[in-house]
Amino acid sequence: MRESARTAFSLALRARPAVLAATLFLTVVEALIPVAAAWLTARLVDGLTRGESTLTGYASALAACGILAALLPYLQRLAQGELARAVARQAQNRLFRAVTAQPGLAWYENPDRLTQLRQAQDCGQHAPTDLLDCAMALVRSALTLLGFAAVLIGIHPLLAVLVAVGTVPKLLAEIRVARARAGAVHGLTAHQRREVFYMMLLADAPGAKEVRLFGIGDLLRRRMMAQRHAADRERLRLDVRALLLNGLPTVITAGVAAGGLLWAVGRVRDGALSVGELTLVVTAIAAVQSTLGTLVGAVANGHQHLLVFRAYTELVTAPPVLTTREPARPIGPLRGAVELRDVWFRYGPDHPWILRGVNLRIAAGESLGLVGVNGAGKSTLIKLLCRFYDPERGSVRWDGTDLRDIRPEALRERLSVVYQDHMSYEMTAAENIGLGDPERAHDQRRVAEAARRAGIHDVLAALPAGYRTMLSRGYFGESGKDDGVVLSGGQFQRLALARSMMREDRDLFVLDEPTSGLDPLAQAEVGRLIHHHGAGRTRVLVSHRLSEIRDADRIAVLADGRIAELGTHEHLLAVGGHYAAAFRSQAAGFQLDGV
Ligand SMILES: Nc1ncnc2c1ncn2[C@@H]1O[C@H](COP(=O)(O)OP(=O)(O)OP(=O)(O)O)[C@@H](O)[C@H]1O
Repeated sequence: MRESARTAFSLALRARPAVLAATLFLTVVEALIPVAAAWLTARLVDGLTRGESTLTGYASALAACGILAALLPYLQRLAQGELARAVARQAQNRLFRAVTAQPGLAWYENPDRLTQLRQAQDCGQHAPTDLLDCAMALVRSALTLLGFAAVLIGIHPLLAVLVAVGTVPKLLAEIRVARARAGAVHGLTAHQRREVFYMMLLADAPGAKEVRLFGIGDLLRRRMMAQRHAADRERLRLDVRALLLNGLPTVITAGVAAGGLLWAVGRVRDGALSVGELTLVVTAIAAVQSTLGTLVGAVANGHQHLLVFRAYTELVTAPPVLTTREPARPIGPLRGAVELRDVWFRYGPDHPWILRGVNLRIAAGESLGLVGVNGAGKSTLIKLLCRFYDPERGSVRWDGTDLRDIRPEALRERLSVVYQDHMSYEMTAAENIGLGDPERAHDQRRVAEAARRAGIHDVLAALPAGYRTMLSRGYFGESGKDDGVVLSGGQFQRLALARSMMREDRDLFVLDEPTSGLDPLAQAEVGRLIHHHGAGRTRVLVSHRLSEIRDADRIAVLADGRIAELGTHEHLLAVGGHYAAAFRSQAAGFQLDGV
């Protein structure tokens, strides 16, 4: 809790200190106005009943209080709005800096953490300012309370004590409600995440085809609404609980107010209080009670915001899931080999082993073909080469250095990879390629050269705005017009290839199914490009098309979590194992077609 409070207030302090100071000042003024107004009213009423003629000063001061009270909300809205926006910006920036600083992928494979992230996104936007509002409300209430408590003590100290004690049950009830609400946020956010998942399927273009073809729109909508209903039921349960917990304390508070009023009326009748003092008592009891109510609400809300904000604090202060042993070792150009030594890997303690003692040496300058049936673990092995995960046993080594001793960012600087599930960014064509090397993305000649190598230059040059064309129908391009274009699957694949070509000077070039979506001619063309472009460079090529693999210096077959076969195409054919069977089966298919 203390850590959450520190994080929240430091965000608010750093965002806009001047605006924060102005907000504090306005809060103090706002707190003192009601006390001043009540005191001036009592003086005015008593002056009028005594028939005094010099009351203009009190009346003018009262009018000034009124004007100030009317203007204050606007001034406060201006200051608080600006402060809230600045704090939300800073909170979002810090949160996503923390998220992108996580070097591994396991971080994303934890539903609780993803729910926490969603919760942190939500509460990061408003919790710091809400907390600040609570703190301001506390200051305001405390000041107003002190003023009116002094009035009540002046009339009868017991009256002040009674009014204050009458509020204690309400404070306790509100804190219990706040705890219950904070405790429910994680569950509610989990429902929301699932609801948003269904919502996106229904609202976004990528899901539109299958949703319509399979006629699953109603099914998905019902599931979306079920999540909504579940969340709303929980909210209703919390509201009912709040009502039940607050019922009796509210009656006690109202009883104390009624008692105080009756007592004051009796004192006026006895001549112990003036009419002006009666108005002061009535105003003071009502004000003390409502201010105590605000104070209680501020304490309870602050407590709730702090509990909810814990998700944000935990995320921004969380250590990386993937750690590098210190002191980290530098990584140089690949001279010897990248090596997997007895690598065992699974995605979690409850998951099956994917790699069971893989030994593989990829020598510098060598091209290695990696094959295996679906699910054999080829992409997993590549993820280990990129150090998105660490092996559970064994090691991956770069020129003999364990990757656990090398900072992931430094390692990735030396890699160029086309993933099987590559991205298509809803940005311009030039940006889609330039992202491969952001520092050189402005170099349009380099971007065009990368596109040329991937065989996509002519397509991009012919787009309505050439390389500046937005590759999306969901956003306007630079022209501000709806002239975006969606490329075909194969064209997007070439674009991913072009992106990797921006990193041509890297040491290790990895291609995971880079031509799966291409037509046969394009496959052959891209295959040639890869061979030509990568000649002499260390390459790993994963493909189910063995004709693409056969020219590799060596071919490794992954089966049952191990390297089952390793050698040249000719050697593996001679061995007559998995590779030979798969190759003959593919070749037979072509022969049957008479090709
Ligand atoms: N993030 C993950 N969490 C849990 N299991 C995973 C994860 N990613 C992959 N797997 C599992 O690991 C196994 C190997 O997957 P991988 O993607 O490495 O296979 P592959 O050889 O590349 O397959 P394909 O030829 O179909 O691309 C599969 O059984 C898959 O279900």
